[in-house]
Amino acid sequence: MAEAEGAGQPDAVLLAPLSEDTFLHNLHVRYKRDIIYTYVGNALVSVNPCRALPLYSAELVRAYLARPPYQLPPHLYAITATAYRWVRDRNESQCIVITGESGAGKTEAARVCLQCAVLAGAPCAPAARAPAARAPAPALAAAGTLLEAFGNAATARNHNASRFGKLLEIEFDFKGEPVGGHITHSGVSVCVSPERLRLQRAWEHYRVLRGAPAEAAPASPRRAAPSTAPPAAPPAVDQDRDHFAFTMPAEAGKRCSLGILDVYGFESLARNGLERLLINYAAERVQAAVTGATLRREQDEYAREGLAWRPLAYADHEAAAALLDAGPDSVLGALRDCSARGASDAAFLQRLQRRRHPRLLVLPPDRFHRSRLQYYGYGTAAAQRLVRVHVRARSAGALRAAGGRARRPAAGAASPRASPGPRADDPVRAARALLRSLPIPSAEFAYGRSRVFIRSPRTVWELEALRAARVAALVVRAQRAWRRHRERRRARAAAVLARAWRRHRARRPAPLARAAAGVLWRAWCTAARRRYLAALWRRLPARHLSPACAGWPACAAPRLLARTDALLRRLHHAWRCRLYRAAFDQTARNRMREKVTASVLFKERKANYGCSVAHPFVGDYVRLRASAAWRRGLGAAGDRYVVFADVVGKVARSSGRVARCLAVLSTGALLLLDARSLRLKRRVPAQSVYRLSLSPYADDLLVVHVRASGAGALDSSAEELSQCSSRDVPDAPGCLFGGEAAWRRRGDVVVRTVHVLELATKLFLVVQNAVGAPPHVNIATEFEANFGQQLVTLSFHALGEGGGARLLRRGSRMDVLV
Ligand SMILES: Nc1ncnc2c1ncn2[C@@H]1O[C@H](COP(=O)(O)OP(=O)(O)OP(=O)(O)O)[C@@H](O)[C@H]1O
Repeated sequence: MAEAEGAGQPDAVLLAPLSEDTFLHNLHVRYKRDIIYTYVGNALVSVNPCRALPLYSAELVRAYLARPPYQLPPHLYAITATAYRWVRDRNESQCIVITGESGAGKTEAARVCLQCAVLAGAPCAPAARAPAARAPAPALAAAGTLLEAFGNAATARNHNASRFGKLLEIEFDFKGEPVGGHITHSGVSVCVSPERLRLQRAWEHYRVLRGAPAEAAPASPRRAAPSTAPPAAPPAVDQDRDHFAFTMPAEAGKRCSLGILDVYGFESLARNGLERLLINYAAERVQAAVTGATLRREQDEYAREGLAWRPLAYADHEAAAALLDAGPDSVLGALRDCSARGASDAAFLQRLQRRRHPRLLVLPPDRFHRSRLQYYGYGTAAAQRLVRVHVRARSAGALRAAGGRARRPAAGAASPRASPGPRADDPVRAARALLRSLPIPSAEFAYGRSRVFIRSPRTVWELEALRAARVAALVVRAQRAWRRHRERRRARAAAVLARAWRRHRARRPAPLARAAAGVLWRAWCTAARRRYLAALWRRLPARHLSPACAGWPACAAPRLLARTDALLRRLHHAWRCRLYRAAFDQTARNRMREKVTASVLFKERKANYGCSVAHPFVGDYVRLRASAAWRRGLGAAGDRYVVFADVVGKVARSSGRVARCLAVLSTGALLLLDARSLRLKRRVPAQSVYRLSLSPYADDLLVVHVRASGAGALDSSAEELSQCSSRDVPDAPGCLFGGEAAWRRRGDVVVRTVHVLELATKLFLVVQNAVGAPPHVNIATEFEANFGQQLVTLSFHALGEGGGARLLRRGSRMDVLV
């Protein structure tokens, strides 16, 4: 408790020596320094400063909430925070009982406690805060103010004296947040009303303190707050006085509540009427309950436990209260009886006088209202002594730990040593041994028969802190042990399972292994097939490519899928061929036929065949079909269907020189025309062609062998005769032999053209179509050709010089140098 030097003892229990003088001196020293609060064990003495002191703030509330009790200077906040912690953490209802004389500051203290409880229960997060209108504690405070406005009065001791006792209750949920509240008050008594009204209200006080009759109370007065009706179950004075202050809030429903009981204060004025009697009677009852709950019960317990304890004499409020309310002969019993019978005040006084109680002094009626009640003087003195007795009881080393929590088990838990030395059947010795091991002076403890008593509340809280730390350590140790145990059990179970499995496998290894391998193999095959098909689908050759394209993705698992792969490849190829064929028209088919024929005739026989494959057979290279001159002339005559037309070189048989002319192949004949005028120079009918000769080299020479006789030849000769004029010079292009005999026998045709294979193929097909039998295709390095009157041997020589072929005529030989 950090307080300034010389500020006295914050806890009167620690005063040495403890006497009435030292106790009052301590309060005085503190009061002079504006320290109005002093502990007496776990009770708090507050001295009214009668002026505003800076002792209250929200920050201070938070500080008291954050720190354990007895670590900060004595304060109402500490009392409230401790009570709140018990409600929140231990789920036990608590009540703060505030007693004292009128004007001592009870109502102010109750207000401070209420504010502290409100702040303690307020949720930290702003979003979680209850709307102001629904927050219960502010409503309680407001209701208290309202009650004060109607029920308070200015007296000689207090300008704002309460004329009613009230119990403020705040209910908390399991999180410690306030969820509701009640004010239960014991009636209002205002001294400005007529005499009868005063008596009636004073009677209400009496009824409340005796327990209101059932018919006069609402069904659930605790829920009807604020209520001016007497409660059906008010503080149970005549039921269980020992529990008056402490058990009453615990009856308030299922939720735990924090109650603040603010009752009337003792009053002794110049004129004391029935109302004052009843007010003071209520205060007596409260004091009796507090005394019973603390001094008497504790002293009884000390005696039971056999402590070295010097009994303390204290004023027994119970006797004074019993004089007032016990039985029909008590003061209030007689008053009730006289009131019920309508008896006069004199009759009432006579009845009291007849009782002859040593503590009861009955004065004549004329002095009754002017003098102080004897009873009252006794009660005041008793109240003043109460606190001092209380202090001595605590400081004599007999302060019991809260709820007996410092008994042996609690101390054992706080001890760092796991096992106490003494025998377990002697709990006191065991507790002694345990407590000696703690870092707390042994003077703090007194040992009873079954309990340990602790001198200072601070020690209790230190023990609690030690216990909490010890519990945490024990929990960790228990968790660790449990985990180790669990791991061990798991390991053991795993070992048992593994052993059983191995034994089982050893008994039946083959079928199981085979079955497992089969399952695995099937799963692997399925996965491999799936992978293969997915990859194949993505990597198939493009559709637009020719079926001749041999592209095909490699098979990833040839051992498993080679056959499937081959079958799919064939299937795919057939499918692509089908697509290719479906896209074919008649023209394309003819061209394909020509290409196929060329392949049959020249593949691997003629050196320049490879170059011709990629070259399409266009046929009409000079666009003869579109020529108007052609359509008017020869085209109209019968050679309408042009199969091939191109400018070629015609070889002069005498010298081997080459002359340009237009070679036209129709479906009926091979025509040689003048390239410019399209004048026919020679027409070779298809029927007269019987052989085609070419060299195996890459030259462009084609020899068309023409039959020397036959119907076709004669027809052709006659035709030629009609077309050839006598003006033709012997070596004019298109006429191999000049003169008159030229038309009779003109021999074979020798031409040079870059499209030699195309011309040969087409001529082959034309002859085949015209005659019904194909001409012979002769591919050789040496062959004979009919040069009109003479057979000439054409001999081909591959020199590899590059450029075109050179022709050299030497007698009956013509050498072609390639
Ligand atoms: N802690 C305090 N700080 C400042 N002033 C206080 C304090 N306590 C009490 N007072 C002053 O004392 C006056 C009387 O206090 P209060 O009404 O709380 O007394 P009481 O014990 O409730 O009296 P009664 O029993 O007659 O109602 C208050 O009006 C206030 O002016």
